[in-house]
Amino acid sequence: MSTEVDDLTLDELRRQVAGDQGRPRFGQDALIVCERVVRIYQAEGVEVQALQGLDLTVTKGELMALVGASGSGKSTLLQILAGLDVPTAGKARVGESDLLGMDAKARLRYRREVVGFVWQQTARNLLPFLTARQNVQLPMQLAGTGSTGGRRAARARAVELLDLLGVADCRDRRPHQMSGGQQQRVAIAVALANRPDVLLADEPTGELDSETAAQIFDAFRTVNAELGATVVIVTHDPMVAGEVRRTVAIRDGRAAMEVLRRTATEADGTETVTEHEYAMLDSAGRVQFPRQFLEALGMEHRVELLLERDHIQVRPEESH
Ligand SMILES: Nc1ncnc2c1ncn2[C@@H]1O[C@H](COP(=O)(O)OP(=O)(O)OP(=O)(O)O)[C@@H](O)[C@H]1O
Repeated sequence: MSTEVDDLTLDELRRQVAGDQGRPRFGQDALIVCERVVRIYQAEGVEVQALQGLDLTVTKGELMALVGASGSGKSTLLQILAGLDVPTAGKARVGESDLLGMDAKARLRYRREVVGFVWQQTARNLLPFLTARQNVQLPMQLAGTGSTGGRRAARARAVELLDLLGVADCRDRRPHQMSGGQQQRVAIAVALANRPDVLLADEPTGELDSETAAQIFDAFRTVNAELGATVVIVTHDPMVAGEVRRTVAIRDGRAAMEVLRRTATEADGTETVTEHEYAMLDSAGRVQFPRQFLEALGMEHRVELLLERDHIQVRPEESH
């Protein structure tokens, strides 16, 4: 052990290990911060680790998708962000709300005002006996903004949102008088009624054909661009990476890969879109390699790391 380390007090060492050296905290400027989130379910005496130390940050104004195989933990994460489920361990915050520390009252307020939610099942998003406009007004009335003087404002906002989402013509129709795609666009308006910080959607195109699904992604892009809404979409849809700027792949309860699309405008005005795939580096410095990479090079148990000037080399263990 070097003398430098010997000279440190236990407290100093602890602080150093925790990375608390005046550096910015993980996700300091982000709207959504998940740090080492664990969610364990107990089902008939068997433990299922749905989330296994997941790290994720989402910046205000982002439009991003979470993808992953069935059972990878996407819905669990979304339920936690929606305030409908609580992590077993870790840290999770949306804006000022600590998702592990909220009491029942704060949780209710969080669900009504901080997040909006769109479900896969079109029927689950809307009340069947109310018109599109009444459905959009309802969350405002429940939050108290629809009473007396506010009622006219709520009505105007409902019409405005339906217009923005291209379903103004459906305002006086009940859900059964609308197509699945129209219902989902009204559902997005309902979710946005109370101006939430975050809009969450779980497989919002799951029941729709690909053409209608493209319209729904278009609707998410519109509310992201026009209203500045931060949008997180969970989907199986393989087309999604082409529809949003950022796609995060969840694997085995952790964020594993990320695809970023960037649009650059050339001097002559033509736009080019580039796509880059990244492995996620978690708050503890861990990277998960794609299985096929490890198998191709026979990497198992141990790898050799070499620091180069501008990259890190990862090599298979030498057989000595
Ligand atoms: N309430 C629950 N009780 C027990 N186990 C659960 C519960 N909810 C989810 N799980 C388990 O947790 C793991 C992650 O489930 P989750 O629904 O988050 O995955 P997903 O990626 O959303 O899958 P899908 O795409 O099929 O919806 C799975 O193994 C699932 O069986």
